[in-house]
Amino acid sequence: MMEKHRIAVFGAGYIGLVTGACFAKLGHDVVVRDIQKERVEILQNGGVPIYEAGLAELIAENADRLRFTLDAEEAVRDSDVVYVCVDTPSTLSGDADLSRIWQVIDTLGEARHLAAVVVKSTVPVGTGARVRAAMDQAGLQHVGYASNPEFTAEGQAVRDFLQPDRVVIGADDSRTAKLVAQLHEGVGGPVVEMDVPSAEMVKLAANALLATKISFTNEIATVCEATGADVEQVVHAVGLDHRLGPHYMKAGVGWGGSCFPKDSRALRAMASNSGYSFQMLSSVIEVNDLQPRRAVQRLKDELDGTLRDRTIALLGITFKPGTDDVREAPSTILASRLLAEGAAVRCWDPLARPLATAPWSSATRYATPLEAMTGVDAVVIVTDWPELRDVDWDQAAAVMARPLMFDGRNLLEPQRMGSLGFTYMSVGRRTVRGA
Ligand SMILES: NC(=O)c1ccc[n+]([C@@H]2O[C@H](COP(=O)([O-])OP(=O)(O)OC[C@H]3O[C@@H](n4cnc5c(N)ncnc54)[C@H](O)[C@@H]3O)[C@@H](O)[C@H]2O)c1
Ligand SMILES: O=c1ccn([C@@H]2O[C@H](COP(=O)(O)OP(=O)(O)O[C@H]3O[C@H](CO)[C@@H](O)[C@H](O)[C@H]3O)[C@@H](O)[C@H]2O)c(=O)[nH]1
Repeated sequence: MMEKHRIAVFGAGYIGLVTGACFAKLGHDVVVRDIQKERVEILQNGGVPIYEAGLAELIAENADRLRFTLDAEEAVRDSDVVYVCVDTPSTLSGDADLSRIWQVIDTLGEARHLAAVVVKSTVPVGTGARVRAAMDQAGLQHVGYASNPEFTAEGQAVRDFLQPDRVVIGADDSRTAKLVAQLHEGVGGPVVEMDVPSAEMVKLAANALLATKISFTNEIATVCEATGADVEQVVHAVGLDHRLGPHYMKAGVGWGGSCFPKDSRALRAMASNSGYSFQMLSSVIEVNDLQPRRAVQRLKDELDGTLRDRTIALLGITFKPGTDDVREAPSTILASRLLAEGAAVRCWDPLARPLATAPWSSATRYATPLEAMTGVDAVVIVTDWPELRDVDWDQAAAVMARPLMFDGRNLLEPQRMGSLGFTYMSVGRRTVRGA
């Protein structure tokens, strides 16, 4: 029979809420603690402050085993396991900012009754050892420590949590490893146990390799553009090699989000701090920085060498479809660059939360793609929202001042767009010029 635990989850963000709701679904009693009053109040009143597919339903269905609080002491007092799911953003040096992790460790106080503290946040290798030492010093020697990195992708996080490719558990002692494995009873996917530093490294290595695959594809796309090959045809056939696979080889205006950018910087910084220059990762990051800039340059070339007083519509703000998250989205670089070149920027997105900060404070947002495109000099597909396939592109060509498109996700079919009169540019494919 499944052993039920009382889990305190610290952090009610994308990861903490999914973790808390999924553990409640698995039968554990969960309290989620956050420091943001407004966020906790929304949750206490039955709302969900972020969008994640299936999350609101999961929280509602498991409400009797899931509560929310601002009170750290209360959360720890009533629990036997603490899960740390706080944010670990980039500092100005590119290192991961661990201040929130330390805030949580500090709030543990004298919680000797705890069986384990588990860090799910993405952290540099060596963090666990430092936390362990701090816990020992605080008299928590008998409380276990584990690293249990998270591999869910936004938009499908609930599914990924419940049916993961693997559950990685890094622990220094078998009792703690066994406990964390027990918490996951009912979750599909293999449990892989290892030491704490290796578990921390798995997370950083996996994200770096995924980002590398995308940047590699984007490099191939640039060479395709220069030589007349078509990256979509190339990648399709390359991906049929079972040793390579088709995943994370979609060319585009670059990878963004809350993880790849900050985690690749953190891994590079971590290597640099030990005196090693991770040159390949630096190139992966640089290629990604160039992608949206190249798109702006290609638009500029097409618009007679200037973007001044041109109006450009950006379709998609979020870093990928299926999420409301705009953290480090390529759209932000595109909008900023276009504004800097003197263009007026309009935008559309079905899910992105309203943004009051730059560059979005200077961009007018429209309710539909067609409204956003009316009267513009060019349109850019930034996020591959599926509904963009169903836009009436014939009508769009008619309402735009010039039917010029940069498809930054290779979402549409070049010949068709050409036949509708568009000058259609995309990533790693030939430009088609409509009549
Ligand atoms: N977002 C993802 O898809 C994803 C996937 C895998 C791993 N991760 C990692 O998980 C961690 C969390 O990411 P996220 O996207 O959920 O971040 P987030 O910013 O959405 O959520 C973090 C939450 O922690 C809260 N918080 C900060 N300090 C706190 C404290 N002392 N006590 C309680 N709550 C506190 C914040 O208020 C915020 O609500 C990061 O390390 C991230 O790298 C994220
Ligand atoms: O072939 C591809 C695949 C993705 N992307 C872009 O890459 C970014 C990240 O996409 P995705 O991996 O789907 O989103 P995340 O939610 O950021 O998930 C990543 O980051 C998480 C946080 O660490 C990890 O847990 C996940 O395993 C990892 O996929 C987005 O901008 C995508 O548009 C591409 O350009 N081409």
